[in-house]
Amino acid sequence: MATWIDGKAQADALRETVADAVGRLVDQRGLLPGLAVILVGDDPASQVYVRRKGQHAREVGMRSFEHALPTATSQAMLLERIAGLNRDPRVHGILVQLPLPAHIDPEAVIHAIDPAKDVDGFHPLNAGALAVGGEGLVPCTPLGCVQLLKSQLGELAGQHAVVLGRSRIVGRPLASLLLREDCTVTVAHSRTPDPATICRQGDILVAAAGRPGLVRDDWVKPGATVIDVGITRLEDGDSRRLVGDVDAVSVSRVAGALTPVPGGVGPMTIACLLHNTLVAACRQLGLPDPPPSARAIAPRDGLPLTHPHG
Ligand SMILES: Nc1nc2c(c(=O)[nH]1)N[C@@H](CN(C=O)c1ccc(C(=O)N[C@@H](CCC(=O)O)C(=O)O)cc1)CN2
Ligand SMILES: [Mg+2]
Repeated sequence: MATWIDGKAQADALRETVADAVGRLVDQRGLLPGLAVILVGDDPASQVYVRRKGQHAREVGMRSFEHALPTATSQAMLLERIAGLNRDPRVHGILVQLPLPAHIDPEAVIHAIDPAKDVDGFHPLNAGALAVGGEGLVPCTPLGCVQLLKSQLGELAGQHAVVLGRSRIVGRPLASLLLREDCTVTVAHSRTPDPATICRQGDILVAAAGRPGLVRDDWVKPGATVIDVGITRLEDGDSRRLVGDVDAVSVSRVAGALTPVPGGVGPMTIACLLHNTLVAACRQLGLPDPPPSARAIAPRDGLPLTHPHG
């Protein structure tokens, strides 16, 4: 049976590290990092994530600016709001929650954010910096995945990592990050013939395809470390549940370690956002970067037979 990798505990630890660093910035230099989050519309899941981002930002001692705009907000109005935040010296990090309503072009919005404040790491300058090994801001979910992998495996160099999915938010930046860790990286996607055979070659397998339950035991190399990025809400009458891209029941019999859904990558995404906001603030204020990761948490020994978060 696989070990569960506890993303919630890792995220709690990373937030503590960020809170310590924010405390030092405030006490020693009188500087307060600020995060602005923009939500357009009333998508219930986005409302939950945005609320949590603001709440966690305040908990680590940052200033949080929350901008809830109606669905009918025009693209021009949104770009104007972003321009104001780009100019605001109290704001060090800006993010626009995705997905956006259909009448707004997400490319235009991402381009409008000052790359120095782009704590999602989606701006082409940051994406390009990551691709060529430069120093930009790195997207939060891939950063969280690498942190979880390091907590489990320590050094990643030489591992064969298979990334299933090529999205701009997860698959592509994650492949670049894993290359930076000296992994051998294969990217498989919806047009890859026989993805199971490719996935089965990975010492590390990251499932980010957005297809619930796609990865079953026969897709996984025995002993592999499996990171499940998928979060799909399934509703069946009154019952609702979140499921990942990995069929956890079968895969946990084969994998060496596995992240749960919920309680795996999701909580790390928000903790990494706070880390990125701290990095962005330090860079804008001419200070050295904070340390890259939380206090290492030893992987759990023993094999909990039940899912750690329900
Ligand atoms: N601008 C952005 N938009 C979106 C991003 C992003 O990184 N930047 N990622 C996702 C949504 N997301 C953060 O915004 C996010 C998704 C899930 C979680 C999370 O903690 N999930 C929990 C379950 C929560 C629940 O009960 O629904 C878990 O997996 O344990 C955090 C952040 C798309 N949009
Ligand atoms: Mg794909």
